[in-house]
Amino acid sequence: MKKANVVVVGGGQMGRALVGGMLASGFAAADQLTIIDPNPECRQWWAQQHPDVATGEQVRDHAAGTDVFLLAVKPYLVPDVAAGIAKTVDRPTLVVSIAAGVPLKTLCDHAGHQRVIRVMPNTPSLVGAGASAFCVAAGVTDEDCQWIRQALAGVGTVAQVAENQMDAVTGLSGSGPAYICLVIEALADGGVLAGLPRPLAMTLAAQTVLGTAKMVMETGRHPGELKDAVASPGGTTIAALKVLEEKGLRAALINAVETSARRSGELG
Ligand SMILES: NC(=O)C1=CN([C@@H]2O[C@H](COP(=O)(O)OP(=O)(O)OC[C@H]3O[C@@H](n4cnc5c(N)ncnc54)[C@H](OP(=O)(O)O)[C@@H]3O)[C@@H](O)[C@H]2O)C=CC1
Ligand SMILES: O=C(O)[C@@H]1CCC=N1
Repeated sequence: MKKANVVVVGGGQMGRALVGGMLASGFAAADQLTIIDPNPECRQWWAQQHPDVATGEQVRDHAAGTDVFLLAVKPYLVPDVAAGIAKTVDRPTLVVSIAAGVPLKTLCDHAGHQRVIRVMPNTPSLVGAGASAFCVAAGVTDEDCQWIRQALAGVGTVAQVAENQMDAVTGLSGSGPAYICLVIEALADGGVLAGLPRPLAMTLAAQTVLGTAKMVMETGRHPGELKDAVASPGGTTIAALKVLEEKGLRAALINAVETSARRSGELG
């Protein structure tokens, strides 16, 4: 299914990140993609940013010849959208949902078949640095599995997981970019407070996060060990680390992931 025609239902934040990443990676060409979104401003955004990608208001007008329906609407809309597709197509066409919390069973019940994949991607997919996990229903073929792997591998890392791990994935990597943006923003604020101009502070903050993540992944060394290597005895870093421990940074992040995961379960 290398040259699959994909209808993306929902052209908002995550649709933009995934499609932008798929186009940039060369996994999909513009003429294989159609964005369905009833919001005229959203369609205008697509027309301006990706003029070669077709857009439309209704799935039923663009369903013919579709190999994959990629559902990127808010979770509460997913059952209706899946049911609408089931009414429009007369064969079990692959349905991929990226909605937080919506279980495979709900998706299959509304799609009317079991050729369904549930994915949790994240926004850095836009720049080829996403982190995605997926799980599959019983009707998914090896070819479907290979297709989703290649699609997601083109925009970052990908792992197949058991469905009962999807809420945890959502709490960690799905929501994670927001936590890290908060960290970058706060680090830059600290730099400004200490006297740096804002643009330089932002660059130093973002590059420090990027470089540290790269170092963790490329060296394979434990983050604790890499942290120790920064902290000189009696120096600046250990003084700052004491503040972060006193303020509960670790517990705050652990609780954030747990809370997001729990919320994902509630959405379903
Ligand atoms: N944002 C993220 O980081 C991530 C999001 N997700 C999941 O992706 C999904 C989309 O989230 P996100 O992109 O942030 O949301 P957005 O609100 O940015 O995008 C959803 C888009 O769908 C449109 N829409 C509403 N109804 C329909 C319909 N019937 N058919 C087609 N399009 C419709 C919305 O229009 P309007 O604005 O007018 O309602 C909007 O443009 C969610 O299920 C979320 O859980 C998963 C991983 C990460
Ligand atoms: O906030 C949300 O519900 C979505 C799912 C993961 C990231 N954003």
